Amino acid sequence: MAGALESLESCLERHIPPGELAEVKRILYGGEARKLDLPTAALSAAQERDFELQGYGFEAAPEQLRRPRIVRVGLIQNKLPLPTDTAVAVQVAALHRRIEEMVGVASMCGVNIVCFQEAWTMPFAFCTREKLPWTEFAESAEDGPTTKFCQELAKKYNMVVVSPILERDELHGGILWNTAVVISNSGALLGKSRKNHIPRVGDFNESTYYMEGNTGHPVFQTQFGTIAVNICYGRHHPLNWLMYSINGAEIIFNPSATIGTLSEALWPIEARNAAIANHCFTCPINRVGTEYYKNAFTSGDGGKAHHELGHFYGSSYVAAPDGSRTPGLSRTQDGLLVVEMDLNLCRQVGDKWNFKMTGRYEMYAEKLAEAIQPYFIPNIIKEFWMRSSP
Ligand SMILES: NC(=O)NCCC(=O)O
Repeated sequence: MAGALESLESCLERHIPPGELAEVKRILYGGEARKLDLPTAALSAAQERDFELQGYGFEAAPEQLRRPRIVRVGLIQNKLPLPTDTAVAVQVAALHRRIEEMVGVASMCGVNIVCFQEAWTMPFAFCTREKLPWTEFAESAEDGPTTKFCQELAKKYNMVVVSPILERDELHGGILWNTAVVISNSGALLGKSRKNHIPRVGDFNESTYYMEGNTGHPVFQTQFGTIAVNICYGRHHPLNWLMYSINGAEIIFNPSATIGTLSEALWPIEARNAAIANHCFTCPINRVGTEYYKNAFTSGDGGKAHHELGHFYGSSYVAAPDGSRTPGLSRTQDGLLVVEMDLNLCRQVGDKWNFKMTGRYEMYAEKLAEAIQPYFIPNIIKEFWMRSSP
């Protein structure tokens, strides 16, 4: 069964001899992440509320002129609490309740910035290609009930909240977007960031519902650091990560909804590589569980109609600019990952590897501008005898 393995890490811990485990972790994960000492009350609250709670920390070297810039982020992954054919308002209310109890625990753990999974207020129903009732989950990013709910959480817990929702933009023809709303720890709405790249793969039929985002690559200056949101499929696009980083993001969240058969082998690589390439922290978050739809849908591949998109494998983690990473959360359970980081590490690693300095962006800017023109001919060097061949 796709969801049966609890996590890669628990499997390694069980089967690798203790003498070799530290070396395996060094090679696979860049070392053994420091475990955070989380409050006992938070650990018991998480157990009572039936979700996994893990905490890790990344250090930076002490500097003479800058104080450490310590921030705690919280990544939340969760299943749907109710069947997908429950009334829309009842599903949304149940998801609000679930997130509220998880954010309460995040607050006990001193989290400063929390991020939820992609389209967290609804089933990931775009696979069905049906419009109703799924479009009814869309809300205003500015003053919809979910934004108001998150503003209350932000104020109550002095926490920045990143809330990825299905947005209905009433001001511009009532159109839909896949949007992350960013709320300051004061409760004020800081802004929104729309999903730039829309999947055209498998049953991820999102292009039936919304277009590629038009907000570019905004970065939000918060009290705790500069943050950006690269939504799900944007993870596969290195230039997307790059632009958030060029705009100054120190932490890039990647709220996602993706399934085992499609992307699980890519998951540990892409966001971690982005953290390395861009000298920043990246935080990929995936939902968990299998969501069932009453009406069967087809995949356009000659296969039988089915009721499920696939198993969302969770495994949310944080990657640091030096390439190290935390273990992932469970592949099957709701969870909160609390990660403490010193943002000074971004510049320290930048000064060591110099990717921003050696990136030759001017060369690529020029060449990419040429490559997108219809007259562009790829620069392939051929031996003489090949030149006349078609
Ligand atoms: N939600 C979403 O964009 N999923 C696409 C699949 C993937 O990127 O792994």
